[in-house]
Amino acid sequence: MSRQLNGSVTPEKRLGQNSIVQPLLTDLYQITMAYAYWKSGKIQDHAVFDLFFRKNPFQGEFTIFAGLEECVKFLDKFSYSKSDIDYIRQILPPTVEEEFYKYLGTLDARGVSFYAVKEGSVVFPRIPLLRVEGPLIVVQLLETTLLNLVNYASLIATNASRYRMASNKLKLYEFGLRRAQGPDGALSASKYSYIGGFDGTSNVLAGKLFNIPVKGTHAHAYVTSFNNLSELVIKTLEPKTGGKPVDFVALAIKWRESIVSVFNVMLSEVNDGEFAAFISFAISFPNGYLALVDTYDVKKSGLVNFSAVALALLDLGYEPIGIRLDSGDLAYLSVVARNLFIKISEQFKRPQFANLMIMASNDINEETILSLNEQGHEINAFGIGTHLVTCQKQPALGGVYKMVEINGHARIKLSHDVGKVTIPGRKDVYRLYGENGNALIDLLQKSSEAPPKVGEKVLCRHPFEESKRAFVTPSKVEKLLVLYWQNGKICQPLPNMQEIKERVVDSLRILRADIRRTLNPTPYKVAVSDDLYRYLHDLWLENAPIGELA
Ligand SMILES: Nc1ncnc2c1ncn2[C@@H]1O[C@H](COP(=O)(O)OP(=O)(O)OP(=O)(O)O)[C@@H](O)[C@H]1O
Ligand SMILES: O=P(O)(O)OC[C@H]1O[C@H](OP(=O)(O)OP(=O)(O)O)[C@H](O)[C@@H]1O
Ligand SMILES: O=C(O)c1cccnc1
Ligand SMILES: [Mg+2]
Repeated sequence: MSRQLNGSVTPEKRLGQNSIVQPLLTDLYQITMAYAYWKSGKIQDHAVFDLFFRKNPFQGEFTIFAGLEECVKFLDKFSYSKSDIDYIRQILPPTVEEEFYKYLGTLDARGVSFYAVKEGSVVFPRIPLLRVEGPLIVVQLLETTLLNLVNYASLIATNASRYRMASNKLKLYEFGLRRAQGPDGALSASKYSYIGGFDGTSNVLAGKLFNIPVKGTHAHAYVTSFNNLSELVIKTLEPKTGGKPVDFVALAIKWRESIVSVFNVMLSEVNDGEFAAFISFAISFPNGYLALVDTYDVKKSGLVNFSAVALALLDLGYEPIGIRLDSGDLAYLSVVARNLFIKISEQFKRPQFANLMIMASNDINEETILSLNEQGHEINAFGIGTHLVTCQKQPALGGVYKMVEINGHARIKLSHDVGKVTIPGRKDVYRLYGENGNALIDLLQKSSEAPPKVGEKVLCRHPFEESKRAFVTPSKVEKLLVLYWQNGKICQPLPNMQEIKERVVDSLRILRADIRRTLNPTPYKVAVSDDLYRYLHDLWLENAPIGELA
């Protein structure tokens, strides 16, 4: 516990790469298709794929794009080792020609051009988050891994950003390791919830790998492991500025006797095991004293014991940190605690006491935080596990990877569900801003079209509904897809964790409040240019067979 809640680590190191991200982390069908493409003479074919999603998660109207750095690092090390190829040989049928395995051994991502939206940006349905161009076989082989790297990362970053918005400036700590979807899910959850707006994690390995601040309190087990004060082996504590050790137990006992009346309880109601636990924890961490106060009874025991020990620490020059509440009515108990802290601060002239941290945990989700806000509370920090890391409200982001062009010819995927029809061709995306700096609309254009210009009117059309169209005169135009990888090189500096975190904040700021809100948010507009609209619909008609009624 060298890093208590008041500790900090500067997160400037580059994100670590997860070692299980490798070419075999894919679906078998990618490799099967690679063989069939190879066998069909498609080695020279050149394809363009878009990675996008169709619906924002959590009944919201925005998504935070994350996972980019891992994607670029994956491209950088994409190649099949000898043991990978030996394994593939075992799982494919014996009819697969040996030449194919030699070919697989030569593959890498040098021929791939990879465009992406900047990590941490707010994104919307249908806009390509990634545009991946290159040899058909290679870009096909990348599909599953890229989707895996983007979908959960973006889901968690979005979830975390929603918790961040709901809790304003309060501290948020991710406590989900024990409930996460396995070890990799847990590590990703810690990393991307930090990016999305959390202040730290309890996950020590995530802290080490990604340089995220690591934080923690203690569990009920620590409290229940003590029965009474006679179990205390060490009873003394040196004052903060040094000098003779003081009988800390006697000091805490004296304080407890003086404050029980403030709490309106009898000394016999206050639990001695809990008192012993708090004293011993304070002796171990005099600068990081934060106690879990709900093991027995928050009002009759936890707050009394905590306060007696905190006052004793103050006498010795230490600054206690606060309490954690892990059950009961968190709004009510936080207000009770704050009022008592204020009362003590006034009665005993200890101004610090009024500002002690009140941390809350226990199955917290976005709705709980919003409800607590409505009720009024005195919580300064939330510890959030299950709902955050499992994204219980929506456990997956439905990102897809679709071919939009092959050998210079646009491709369209039709569907009875209009929303699932893909927008064909190699495209660029422009975010058009209004006078007040808010984002107005994202416009998809064929890459061959001239970009929209500031101050020039541009026609924006709904991709599928003919009557929905609008002129927009942007005061700022932002090209969203940036080239990150080409000719085997990373060609754009990859931002560090802190910069990505800041981008999330800035990116959400440019969204109108009604798009960000939780209840019935307004959808953000994603449009196509007039040219792309016609192109899309011509191709649709060309590819949709005319039925015959009999
Ligand atoms: N003021 C509040 N408003 C809305 N939800 C709250 C409030 N206080 C607590 N909650 C939530 O209510 C739930 C209470 O959980 P539960 O019914 O398991 O009781 P508990 O307090 O954990 O009881 P126990 O003492 O048995 O552990 C948690 O999900 C918690 O986040
Ligand atoms: O509630 P979450 O959002 O998942 O946050 C993490 C929880 O994990 C810990 O206890 P645990 O759940 O292991 O035991 P408890 O519920 O009995 O306290 C902690 O006390 C929180 O309650
Ligand atoms: O440090 C804590 O308080 C903590 C860590 C993980 C889970 N629950 C609580
Ligand atoms: Mg729990």
